[in-house]
Amino acid sequence: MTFASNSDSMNTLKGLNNSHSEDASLRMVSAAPLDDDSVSDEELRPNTLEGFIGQPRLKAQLELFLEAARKRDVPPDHILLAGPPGLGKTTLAMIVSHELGVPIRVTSGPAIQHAGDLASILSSLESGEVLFLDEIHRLPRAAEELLYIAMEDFRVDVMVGKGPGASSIPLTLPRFTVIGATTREGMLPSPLRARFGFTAHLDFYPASELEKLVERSATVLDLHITQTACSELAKRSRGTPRIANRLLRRVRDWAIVHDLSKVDYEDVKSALSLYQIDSEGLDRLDLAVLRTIVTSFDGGPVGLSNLSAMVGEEAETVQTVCEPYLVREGFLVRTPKGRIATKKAWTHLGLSAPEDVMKSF
Ligand SMILES: Nc1ncnc2c1ncn2[C@@H]1O[C@H](COP(=O)(O)OP(=O)(O)OP(=O)(O)O)[C@@H](O)[C@H]1O
Repeated sequence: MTFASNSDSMNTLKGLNNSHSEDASLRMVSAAPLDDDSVSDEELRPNTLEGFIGQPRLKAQLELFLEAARKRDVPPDHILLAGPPGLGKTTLAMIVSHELGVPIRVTSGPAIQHAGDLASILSSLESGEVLFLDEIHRLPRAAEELLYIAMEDFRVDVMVGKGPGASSIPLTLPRFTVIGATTREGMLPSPLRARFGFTAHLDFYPASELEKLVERSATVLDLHITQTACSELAKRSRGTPRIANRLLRRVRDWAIVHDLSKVDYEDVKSALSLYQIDSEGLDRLDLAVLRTIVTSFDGGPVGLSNLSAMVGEEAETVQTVCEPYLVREGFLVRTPKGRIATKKAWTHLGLSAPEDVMKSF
């Protein structure tokens, strides 16, 4: 009986954190993990649902779902966690395993190169164990098909021998729970989606929730900070816990270097302006994009390639790293003719918008 095994397929969380396709380069406001995030992500991760900040409806649903499984004394149905990076999918997977008191095995779609890699992981799972599959939309097709059967029938078909004499032997698996995480739910084939009994969509956090998160993280880091400082940090964190925690760590550096016993609002402003992160959470690149549209193209419309050439960045970076936040926050609109800076963008840059922008955007 042979499984093609791949020693990389069981990633540590640190390894997983580097597998994102987004080129975050050195952006402090990137939602994807940067190099020094892995340790801190672990350090700041709550391990109970109670410690998980925000997302109240999702928490209530998950609480009920886990409690029912506990009462029935069976592993819960498979869980799908969907949403942008840095909003807490890995954290929730860890919480589920902790709340159920079962071990968790961690891997990711890109780490599984062959169906055999997955078969070997599945066949070594213990009863009730959680298998966390990050970036599940990036599983190879053959592994995906193997996963359908394993999730539904708790079985893998193991290939024995090679060539024309090869045959498959069904291997029964103990009951386990798959937790799949994806930033691209739309890329999951519907048969795979249908095998999850519980799907949670994580959304960006309002500033009021991020403020509580910053408060909690500051306590874990043993950093004294005022309420207004927490609120200012939350406001600049683009709705994303990972960014809030990262900015907080940079503010902690500031406090250490300046020998501060308590961080206040002015300290947050000074520390973050050093990193060129402004009051709306926009960084140097976001501002360069807006400024270029406004000053070089009279507010737009401007096509992506012209815009990125003027800004001096790859078109993909502008499109995937800057634009989603600028559009979400109403600084930019995308029209068939190109990108247009809105009234909010002009005002944010300290300029008054022309008549037509005032009327339409
Ligand atoms: N609701 C929350 N409450 C407290 N901390 C949170 C919450 N959501 C996320 N965090 C913290 O933010 C950091 C990033 O979270 P996490 O690694 O779970 O994100 P993710 O959605 O899995 O990201 P990715 O898609 O990049 O893997 C962690 O330190 C985590 O503890």
